[in-house]
Amino acid sequence: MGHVTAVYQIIAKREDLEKKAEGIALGLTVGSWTDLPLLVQEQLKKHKGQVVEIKETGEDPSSGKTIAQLHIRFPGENFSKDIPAILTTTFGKLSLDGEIKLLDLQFDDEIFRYFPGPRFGIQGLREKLGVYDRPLVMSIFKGVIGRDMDYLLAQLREQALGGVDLVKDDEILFENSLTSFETRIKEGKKVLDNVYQEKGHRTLYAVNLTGKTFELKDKARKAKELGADILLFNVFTYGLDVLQALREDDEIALPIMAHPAFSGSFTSSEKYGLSHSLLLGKLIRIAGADFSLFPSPYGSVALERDKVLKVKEELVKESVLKPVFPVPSAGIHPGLVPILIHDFGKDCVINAGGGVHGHPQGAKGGGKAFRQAVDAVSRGVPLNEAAEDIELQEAIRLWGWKEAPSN
Ligand SMILES: CSCCC(=O)C(=O)COP(=O)(O)O
Ligand SMILES: [Mg+2]
Repeated sequence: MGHVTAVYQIIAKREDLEKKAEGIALGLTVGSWTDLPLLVQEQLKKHKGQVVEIKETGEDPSSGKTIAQLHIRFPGENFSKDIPAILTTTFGKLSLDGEIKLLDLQFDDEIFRYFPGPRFGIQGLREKLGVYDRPLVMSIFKGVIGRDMDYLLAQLREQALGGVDLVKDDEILFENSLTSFETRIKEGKKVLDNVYQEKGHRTLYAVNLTGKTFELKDKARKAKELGADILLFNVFTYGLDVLQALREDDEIALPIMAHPAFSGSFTSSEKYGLSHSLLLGKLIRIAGADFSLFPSPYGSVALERDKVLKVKEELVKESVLKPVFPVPSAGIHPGLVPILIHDFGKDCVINAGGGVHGHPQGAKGGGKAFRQAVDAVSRGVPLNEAAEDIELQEAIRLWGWKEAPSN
């Protein structure tokens, strides 16, 4: 049946650590133990949680209490093999119980068997695009709420002409009468096919899958039928299990791009909630997204670099599950491309909204500037020396640039 080991950070008095750990191991499994008759103890043994390790990691400056990691193993016999059951077992009621944060869930191979992971993964997406040797570039629709289809399609065309590989809806674009989901897919496809005919450049479009949970599958199947390329999904307002259901449906079978909207409510506290690497990395991969968006360390919604690198590690590390494309995002402009490639390597997606549309030559110029920045880094040329790249030079005059460290 396998097992899951949960790693918690707690803040408590040193002398209480062991009691706290035992309390979790018992309280979230068989309850009080020693009072039970020996026969019952024997019967329940395989359901009892085990304290595997207690590790002190520091002192909380505000309270003087000890910060510690508790590693507790939960037997697979106790839960069905789905994310809601695993999260409820390991961090259900416990998440409400004082200063405790779930840092990691370690699954053994037996548990992994129940989770599909990404359908396409990095390699599958590269095959769709025919791009193998560089980071992908993605652009985001901006300012399309309240605008009609002509406006949206013109914006799509400009972005594609700039040479971006992917264009995604903004996560705040929902079902609406001016630019409906189905029309965006059908008409968007025509625009992107035209650009392909004219320029030989393929751009894929990630359409925002929104609406009531129990209508999503039908809507996603319709999207597939209409020829959608990719589904954008606000996974944290729906739940990871909904993502998994979309991933597992063979009639949908589209790549899924997980947006991090709302995840900050679970991850931002140092003392409560879940770690970024668990939520935006490991769980997103297990549930089956092909792309994971998260704040980069350098843009407008910055997240500390060490946390971001741990997210990336969970998305791409060796596993039976396919790797997920890391998409460091928010406030990205072409001048950040060298440092992003330094941190994330070629297997990432460079994603920008304002950094594309705010270019002096519009979205087409913005897309070009990003592609030029990626190419300059591939050639080992500092951005300010790529003089022939006019759009890139305009972008770095406007936003500056950041040289990657030499290591
Ligand atoms: C916090 S990651 C989400 C990225 C996103 O959805 C977005 O709209 C970023 O736009 P920007 O103009 O900051 O590139
Ligand atoms: Mg957005």
